[in-house]
Amino acid sequence: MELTLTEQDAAHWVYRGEGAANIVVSYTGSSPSFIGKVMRIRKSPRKASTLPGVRNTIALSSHERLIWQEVHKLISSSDKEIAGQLYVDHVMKPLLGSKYVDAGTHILVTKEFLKTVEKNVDSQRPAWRVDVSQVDKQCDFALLMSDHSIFPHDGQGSSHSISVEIKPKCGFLPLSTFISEGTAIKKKITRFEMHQALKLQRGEISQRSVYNPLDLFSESKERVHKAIKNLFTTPQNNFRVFLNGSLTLGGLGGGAESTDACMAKVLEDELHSVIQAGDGQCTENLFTLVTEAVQKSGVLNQLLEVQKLDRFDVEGAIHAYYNIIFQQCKVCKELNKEQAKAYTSLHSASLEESLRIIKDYLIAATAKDCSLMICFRPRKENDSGSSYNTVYLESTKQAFDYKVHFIDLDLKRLNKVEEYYELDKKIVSCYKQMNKIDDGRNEDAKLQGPEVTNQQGSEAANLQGPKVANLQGSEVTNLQGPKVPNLQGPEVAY
Ligand SMILES: O=P(O)(O)O[C@@H]1[C@@H](OP(=O)(O)O)[C@H](OP(=O)(O)O)[C@H](O)[C@H](OP(=O)(O)O)[C@H]1OP(=O)(O)O
Ligand SMILES: Nc1ncnc2c1ncn2[C@@H]1O[C@H](COP(=O)(O)OP(=O)(O)OP(=O)(O)O)[C@@H](O)[C@H]1O
Ligand SMILES: [Zn+2]
Repeated sequence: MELTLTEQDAAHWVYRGEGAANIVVSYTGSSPSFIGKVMRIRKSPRKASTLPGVRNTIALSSHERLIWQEVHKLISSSDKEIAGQLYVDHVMKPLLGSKYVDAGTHILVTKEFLKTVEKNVDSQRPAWRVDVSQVDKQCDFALLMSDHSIFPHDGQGSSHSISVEIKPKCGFLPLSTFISEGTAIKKKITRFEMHQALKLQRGEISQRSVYNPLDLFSESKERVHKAIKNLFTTPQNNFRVFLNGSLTLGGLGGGAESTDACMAKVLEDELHSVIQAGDGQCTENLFTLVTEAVQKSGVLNQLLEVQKLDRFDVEGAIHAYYNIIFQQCKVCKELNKEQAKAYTSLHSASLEESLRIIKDYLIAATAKDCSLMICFRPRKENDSGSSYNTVYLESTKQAFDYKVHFIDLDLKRLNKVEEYYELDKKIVSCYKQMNKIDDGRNEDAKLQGPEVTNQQGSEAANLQGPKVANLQGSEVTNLQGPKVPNLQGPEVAY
């Protein structure tokens, strides 16, 4: 971190996008150190405690140190941001594959640099993001990363590139036996679909997404293609297309309205510079390219494995959370003795077991919130020496280099577990209310208590059957395992 960026450097960094916690700017200058790079700058809330998404900048708490104790480098860091980068490098990278993960490096920046960048980018930021968050001028460094929406200038391939950014969200239906009767619908309807109802009610979106994460993760060519088409139709904050690093479809810095004919035409016209298809066919060909790359790389299977580290669901994990923070369980406190029995097994788990449950739960939370960037460039004719993987577009007889990277693999904080639990309940109740789903049980029964689990059986059986605490059948009998899947081969070092 020797080099420090100062006020004079700010003009070369232009707005690329943002999420809840960071603003990302890309480099337009001529310094070889920064060509092809983006910088991720931390944000802070304008009003204290009004912005849950904005980074909690406090270094790891003592409980978090316990959770991550095996990742020595992570817990030795006194700064949350550095810990975050070490988390990507030492936890997420081994799980997702080193070629797909770029942890980036920190670079020093002055307050004046940050102030000037903020002044320059504010007009391009979504107004609702500006209202709640600003560049965190107290932070004296930013994260420098490769720009995954373009290819490096390596003299190979075309200089034109298309990249697609996908935020896939959770790709499986939970099976945990700790899911209560009142929330059993989680086993049937994706969290993504149910969350749409709450977002609609809160005015965060104007229309429900037609995207279904289960299609994207299905491994079926037809369903993956359908998922991508649906992402294109209702991109929200789950889909963006960039041409040579410039946004062509989707929302800059947040969600987007559904794609109308005019937006579709703009994309189609722009794609002509890269995909040699007839009129009206470029966008369809892009869907095919993305489908092929998703299937060939297998990258989503890898992501799904990591998401599935959430074996207990938040309804099980919450009890392990209270074990770790050594507090009386606020969930069990609200239950009668009989109901609370269902969670005895979790509360009698050892500290080590509880730590493992929560560690896996937090890793899975990262994997459910990250994004994927898939970048394509046409191969030059006779270029057989490319170091990139290739997909072939039969209809245009074009070969494309492609590369895939995960972005936004941020460490999720332990103190969010209670929020996750509350949000989960809100999502389910809003969905049921909006869809007028009444599972016909009395209010007491709806409140708590795990549902009879019939993982093979129909959901109807789950919804109607008597409530039986199936302690034998619960995951608790197998608290030690399964281990974090060692997708790369040797034992994951964390
Ligand atoms: O809870 P979710 O599923 O809504 O995910 C949040 C995301 O909302 P989404 O539904 O994808 O629009 C949310 O994204 P947006 O701000 O809505 O673009 C953040 O990614 C948030 O993460 P963090 O608070 O920055 O660590 C995400 O929070 P985490 O749950 O991942 O902590
Ligand atoms: N390495 C990269 N290369 C190209 N574009 C990037 C890169 N990193 C981030 N971006 C762009 O910047 C946007 C915001 O980045 P990011 O998702 O990391 O922000 P965040 O605040 O952490 O998001 P979240 O709301 O999920 O917490 C992304 O949606 C993407 O378009
Ligand atoms: Zn409990």
